[in-house]
Amino acid sequence: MQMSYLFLSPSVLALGAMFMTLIYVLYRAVLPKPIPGIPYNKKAANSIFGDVPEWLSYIKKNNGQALNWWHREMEKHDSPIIQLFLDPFGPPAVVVADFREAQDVLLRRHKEFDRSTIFENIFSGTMPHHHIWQKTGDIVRTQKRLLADTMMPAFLHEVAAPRIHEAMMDLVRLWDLKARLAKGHPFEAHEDIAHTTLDAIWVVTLGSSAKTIESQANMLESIPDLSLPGSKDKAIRFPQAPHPPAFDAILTLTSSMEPLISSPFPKIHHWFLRQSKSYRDAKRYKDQEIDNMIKMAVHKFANSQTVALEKQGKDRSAIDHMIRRELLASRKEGREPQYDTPAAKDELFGFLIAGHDTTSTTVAWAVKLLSDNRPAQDKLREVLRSTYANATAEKRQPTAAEVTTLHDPYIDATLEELLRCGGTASVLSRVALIDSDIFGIRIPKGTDVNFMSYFGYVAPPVGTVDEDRRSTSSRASKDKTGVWETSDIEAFKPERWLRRIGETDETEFVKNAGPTLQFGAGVRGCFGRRLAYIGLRMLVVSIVWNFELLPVPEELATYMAVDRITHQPQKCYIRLKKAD
Ligand code: HEM
Repeated sequence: MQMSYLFLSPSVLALGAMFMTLIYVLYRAVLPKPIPGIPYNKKAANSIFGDVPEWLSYIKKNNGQALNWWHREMEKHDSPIIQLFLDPFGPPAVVVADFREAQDVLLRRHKEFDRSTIFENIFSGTMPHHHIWQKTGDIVRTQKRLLADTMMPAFLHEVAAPRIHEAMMDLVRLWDLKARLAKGHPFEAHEDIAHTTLDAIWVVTLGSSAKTIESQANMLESIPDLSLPGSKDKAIRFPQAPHPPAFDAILTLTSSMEPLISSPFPKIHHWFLRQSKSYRDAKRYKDQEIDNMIKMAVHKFANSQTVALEKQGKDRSAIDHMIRRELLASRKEGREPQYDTPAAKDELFGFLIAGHDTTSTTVAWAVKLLSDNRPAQDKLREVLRSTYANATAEKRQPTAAEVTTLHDPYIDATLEELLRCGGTASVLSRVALIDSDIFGIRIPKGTDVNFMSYFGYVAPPVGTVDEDRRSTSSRASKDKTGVWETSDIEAFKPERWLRRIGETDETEFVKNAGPTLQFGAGVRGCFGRRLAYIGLRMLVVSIVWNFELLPVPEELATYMAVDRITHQPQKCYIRLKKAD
């Protein structure tokens, strides 16, 4: 038979048709499945890769700025709810820019919405036993109890605050040296801030001092002068002292999670990262460090009487606290203590991870915002001098106890405004546990719903939501939080958090003056919020107390961000002058 007849035979044609139909059915099956009633990109819905190519190309062009593209899409559709196809072969991700709906879901609808897939994608590879990414249930509740008391005033004020204060004083010393050597030139500040917060959270968690900033300062102290570029606007780089290996290990493990937010296949992506030598070395160092610290804490408490174990007098860190409590519980229950379970180790490790990146990102935004808003910076310094009047009179640094206990409404307002404008956590995420609804639109079970929290919700606001489309609980809570004027929503204005007391000149800080969700909310809101406020307060007070943050050249002052685990500034440069 000739070949051409073979091709034309009816059975071959039928087989060919069946094959083509199968390919077409498969192709249709893997195309994105839009949720009815929610705007989306029509072109993306006709591609198996959905919105991924356009999103990745935007991220590349904008040096890592990822979430801005979500804002742009919302503006394009002029809708407070849209859907994006970012998970090839998976369900669409819903994005909502509406503070009231976000707060309602986070605070009041936790039976319908729980920890989302984004958290699992980012954290489960590095911290497989930590509660942060797991669905709410007995495991999460039990594990949260392991370190729960570290957020009580006794631990925060007596153990954490003095340790954090020591780390801040190291930063002040380092920046004194840098200001002297830089002679008015700008320099990169984010790394110093990140190392300071890691030094601080390290000693609070493990009890040992990493002293990274102190080593850096010791090294710079021995340098009499640096060769400086001609133009005062040119940034300078300082030589870098080596870090302790375990400290570098934490940075390596943290950075392995950073690309995952914009990876189309995050779990596979992280699996490959975990096979690298640098990851395996880092994990080994981290495990060794935690094991050693656990052994030391066990040794410290092993011979303590039960009455002594009931007091936290000997606690120097979160690890001490955890071991003491477990020893006490095991004695009371007549069982062997279980110190080094995978869950306990991951909870300690998670304390380091969750506590350092978030705080350092917020402070990186803070130094930029304060440099660019001189009147607010000067006012803050003036308020600090009067609030910590004894320190001013005695020409010394405010103590840890003074910073944590003496409050002024303007200091609280500034911290809140720094958090709001920085937008460290620019998106909060939940998954629908059952078929649910948002603005009266059906959200199928298993859909991730992401709430934009930038500037309090989204700036500029998009679309409008009719009141009758909101849930009953959302309508009932309408007036519990104020609203921001949209005309100046992007401005840095601590005063927006203050209210005059009656007819007097006095003001008070109003926590719910307007939308902000920087710590999330509800049962899965930030576990470390109280510690975070202490860390932020210490850093901002120490910096503004000691230095004037002067403006930096325009090209270094950009507010472009890079979205990693947190929403970080692409550039964080400062120019320092010692404050009078
Ligand atoms: C400025 C600093 C911080 C910011 C902006 C921040 C923000 C957040 C946000 C937005 C969430 C998710 C909340 C939600 O989904 O509703 C979160 C969760 C969490 N944060 Fe923080 N955080 C900060 C500091 C800390 C610190 C210092 C610690 C601990 C030492 C910490 C530990 C945690 C943990 C363990 C969770 C998971 C809670 C859970 O899954 O139930 N955070 N944080």
